[in-house]
Amino acid sequence: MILNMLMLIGTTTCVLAVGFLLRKLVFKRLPLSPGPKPYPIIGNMLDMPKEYAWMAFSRWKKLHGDMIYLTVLGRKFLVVNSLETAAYFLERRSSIYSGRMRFVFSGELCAHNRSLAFKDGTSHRQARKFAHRSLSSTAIKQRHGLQEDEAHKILRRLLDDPTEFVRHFHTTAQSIIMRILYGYEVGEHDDPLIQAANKVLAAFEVAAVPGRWLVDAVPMLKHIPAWVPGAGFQRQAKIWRDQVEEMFHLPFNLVKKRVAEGNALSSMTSQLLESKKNQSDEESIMNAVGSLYGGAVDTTPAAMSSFVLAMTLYLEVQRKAQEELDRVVGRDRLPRFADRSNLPYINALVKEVHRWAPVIPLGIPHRLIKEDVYNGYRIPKDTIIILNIWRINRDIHTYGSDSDTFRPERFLGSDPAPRGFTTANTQEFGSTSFGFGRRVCSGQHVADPSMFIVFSNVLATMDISPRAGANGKPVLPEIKFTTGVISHPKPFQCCITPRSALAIDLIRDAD
Ligand code: HEM
Repeated sequence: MILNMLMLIGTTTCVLAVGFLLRKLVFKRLPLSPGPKPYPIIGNMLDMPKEYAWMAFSRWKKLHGDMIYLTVLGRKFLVVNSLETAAYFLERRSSIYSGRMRFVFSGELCAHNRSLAFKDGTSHRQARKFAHRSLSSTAIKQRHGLQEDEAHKILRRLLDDPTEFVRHFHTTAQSIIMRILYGYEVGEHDDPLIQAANKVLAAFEVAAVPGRWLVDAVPMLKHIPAWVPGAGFQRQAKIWRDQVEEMFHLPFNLVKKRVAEGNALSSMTSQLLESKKNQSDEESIMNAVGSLYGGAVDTTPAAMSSFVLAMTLYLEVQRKAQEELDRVVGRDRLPRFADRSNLPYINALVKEVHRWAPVIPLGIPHRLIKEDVYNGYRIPKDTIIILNIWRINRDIHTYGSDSDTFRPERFLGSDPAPRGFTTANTQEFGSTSFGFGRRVCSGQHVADPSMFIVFSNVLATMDISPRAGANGKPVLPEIKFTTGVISHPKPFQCCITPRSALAIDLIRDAD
């Protein structure tokens, strides 16, 4: 009996081992997907675009197709240029395509891995659960009042100082997110919490530059003590780590104190603290909430600036949007969220801003945590997946041959874009600008309503137009965006003026 059992176990182990080896062998023989030819050791380092990589990857699509494989110094990358493939990886196979890259310097040494955008596995799931509880499409409705309030404030700022519209969009995004996360009302100038947070974000831009920190390539170096000559990176990391700690702790401790005193305004932090099951949840709540500030403050303003750019260039779109607002809302009050379902053109305009000017054109890279095969190509474990959102949003098969044009009408009528292959997220927002799958943007239901309420209030009360040149003719701004993870329109000039005396009264009364 025992002998039979042993034989059975032995045979099963052998069969499994042979199966495993065969699979490995077959896997190794499968081709990698096409891409530029790599050099020995450095791989495609010289091919990697230094800027506007989304455009280069789009050009490469003609040569190599929807999946482009690259290596740089042993690191493996797969650029995805089609919605269908992206959705397959990030939605259907999200359990293995949702890892993140390891960032030793910014993540581990500077403490940015407190943020949910850096986390993997259980701690990522828990942080997302916290975020979902307060920022889901249903939960966020509780915060619509404060978003309307902030939209009114920006009207007053635009009225007083229209040329500074980009700065006003940043102030609005900061105010909305601080009120949602901490119930904290930001001061008009030099707010200490905003200053602390902005210091961290500015440092992050440097800390996270790929290839800048040797310790990212040689992780062992992270154990070198700061006093060792040549370990200047450790001293820099300590300064930045202290700032990150301050950014997470300061507002959190403020709310904790107010909750204990019974005078906290309702916020994500206060709600989570009040419902926490045990003490150990506190650190997780602080990390989950703190990471959302960084996700919010530069993204939504970029989308809002793109809106102003589009309105300056496409005056006919602006006219139609204002006509809808005048007809549905009237000119004697400001638009509210309650009007949203009756404003199809404004909703289409919001979608078109997401599509036309994706704020994160290459998304945030994902890491494949287990080898995979797709369409006959092998994809090795730890390949970094780069989603070319910009290209997918301009696909003529999905959006029609005029996909470079800003045209909200594509989202109206009986056959609204996106056509052909769609996902739940592309249907809700019109494009893939918030990413998808397990790592879809945690703040999408904060950003999208903020955009709706700001765009509709601005259009109801202001005209946006090109500035006049020396000869009196309108000077159209160029359609140019910054390169980098978050892409903003490059600085441009336009005129933002009140539509009428009544509009000025409405703005002054509302604020
Ligand atoms: C127009 C505005 C915004 C756009 C276009 C945008 C877009 C994105 C994209 C493309 C990703 C990457 C998704 C992926 O990895 O597949 C992302 C992730 C993320 N976003 Fe946003 N975002 C916006 C606003 C916000 C706001 C307002 C918040 C916070 C309230 C936020 C918080 C986050 C966080 C925490 C992540 C990381 C999610 C994770 O790793 O699980 N975002 N966003």
